[in-house]
Amino acid sequence: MKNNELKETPHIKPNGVEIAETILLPGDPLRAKFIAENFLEKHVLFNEVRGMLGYTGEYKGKKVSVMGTGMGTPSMAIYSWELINVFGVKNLIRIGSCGAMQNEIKLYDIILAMGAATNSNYAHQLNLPGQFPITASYELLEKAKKIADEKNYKVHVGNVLSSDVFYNADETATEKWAKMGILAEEMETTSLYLNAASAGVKALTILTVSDHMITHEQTTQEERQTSFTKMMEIALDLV
Ligand SMILES: O=P(O)(O)O[C@H]1O[C@H](CO)[C@@H](O)[C@H]1O
Ligand SMILES: O=c1cc[nH]c(=O)[nH]1
Repeated sequence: MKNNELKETPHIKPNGVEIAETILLPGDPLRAKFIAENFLEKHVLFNEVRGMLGYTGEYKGKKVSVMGTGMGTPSMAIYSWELINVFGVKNLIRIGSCGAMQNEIKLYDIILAMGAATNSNYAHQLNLPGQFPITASYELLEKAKKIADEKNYKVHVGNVLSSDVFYNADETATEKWAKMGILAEEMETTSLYLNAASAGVKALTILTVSDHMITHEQTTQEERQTSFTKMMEIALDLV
């Protein structure tokens, strides 16, 4: 029986199309469409509820899915929870954009998120008797670094800020996180890594720098949708 036969959730309705054990998760559903159309053979649409496009296809003969997650901790929390706990997904690889916080990190650079600092309260519902480190699967992280090295793609490996706030009223926040060595800011890794840890599955966030929080340089919306192909290649080679 296929892993999702007769299954659906309020947010994912695959109509019998299989969801692979490994899934790539961009925030933007149009980035998911771009990946399916440009990298996956035999791709089939498995979700369009709320326009959150999801596809399953093959990459170098291996089955893989790709689906948008929307923006922010709660949206990623919903999609990753359902993918893991209802559809049996085992490897979740976020491919997102981010704002760099260090001068030596440039537009289009790639970051592998070893761990995430957060201002989110998402872990609260787990009722743990202390703090929990929000970290990547070491296995996926190590493999991604190796793939990047083999391709001669320079990557930064370190901690990111997974923030619930894009437009922050506290103008001192970036400087404080940067001082702690945070490489960049994004908005989904907290719930992704915590949901994966809770279920004993693997997750990794790979990011491309879309803008710079110190120099204020920016890429365009179109570039964010279609030109971050190096991180897509690294993620696909993890399959
Ligand atoms: O490009 P995506 O994957 O959406 O990631 C980043 O971009 C969005 C903000 O513009 C947030 O979701 C942030 O995490
Ligand atoms: O969360 C994000 C994503 C891109 N750029 C930012 O500054 N923040």
